[in-house]
Amino acid sequence: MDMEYSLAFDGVVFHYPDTKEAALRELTVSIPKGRKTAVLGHNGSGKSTLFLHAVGILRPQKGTVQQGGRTLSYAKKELAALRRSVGLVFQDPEQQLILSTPLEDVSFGLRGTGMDEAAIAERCRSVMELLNLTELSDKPVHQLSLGQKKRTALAGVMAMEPELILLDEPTSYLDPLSETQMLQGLDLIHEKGTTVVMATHDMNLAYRWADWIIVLDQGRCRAEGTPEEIFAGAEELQAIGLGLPLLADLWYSLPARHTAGQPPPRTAEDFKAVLTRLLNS
Ligand SMILES: Nc1ncnc2c1ncn2[C@@H]1O[C@H](COP(=O)(O)OP(=O)(O)OP(=O)(O)O)[C@@H](O)[C@H]1O
Repeated sequence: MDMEYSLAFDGVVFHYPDTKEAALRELTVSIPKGRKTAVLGHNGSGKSTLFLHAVGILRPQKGTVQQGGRTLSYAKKELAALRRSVGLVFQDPEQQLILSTPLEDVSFGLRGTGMDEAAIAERCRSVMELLNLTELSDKPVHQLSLGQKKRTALAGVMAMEPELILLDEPTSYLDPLSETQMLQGLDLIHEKGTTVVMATHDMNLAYRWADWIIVLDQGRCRAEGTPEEIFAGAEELQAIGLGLPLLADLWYSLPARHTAGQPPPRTAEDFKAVLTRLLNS
């Protein structure tokens, strides 16, 4: 089946000044449209550098980046249009939050779009409710916890309703409840048609959340495919310092007569259901 791509990197090389190795080394990889993609890779594998190229903050020294089938142009007007259709949520919310309260910050981007104040207020209200930020609307940003700041930064990007949203380690520093709320929020915008991409080290999260996985290693794409394809074997992932998700690891430790030919369950609930069936058979 032919897939439609939201972003396509072709032979992208990027070398930060005064560093020994290039951060992206002829990276060729595509982000499928309409999916939930996890970009997996250990520290320094190039995930953030990839995202910074996707919004034109960094520019390839060699190769091209395409968005919606068109090679990026770095002219001011076109970059502004790119950033309306591609939203990036930084790993560190301090890089993103500029105004003094969550409500001001979330409404800031919308003010530049010509939307009227009533529509802005309604959009902010619904996004902040979705991410459980309503009660924090007017609290000074510097008094928020890191997890609250991360949710505020996401709310600001979500409010702009981009076609593609890129999240760099969105769940780090979130407690389980906030993580669940954030993932539910992402699922909701995904259901409305947004392509969602998250960079993470968390194999368990990637396994249960994503329907497409990209594995980066030393600035190159090492593997891309469905979670079942990527996690079908441990060797390749172990070779680059990434293990298997817990559920896949447990699954492969069961006697092969029970698991043969079946991919590991994606959630603890599904795993429990399979175990219950096995124990009762
Ligand atoms: N501003 C910078 N200046 C110099 N080198 C940089 C800069 N930012 C990143 N690098 C280097 O580029 C490489 C890729 O870094 P990048 O931040 O893209 O990786 P990452 O996969 O996002 O890592 P992490 O999981 O730690 O966030 C690393 O070797 C890193 O040290």
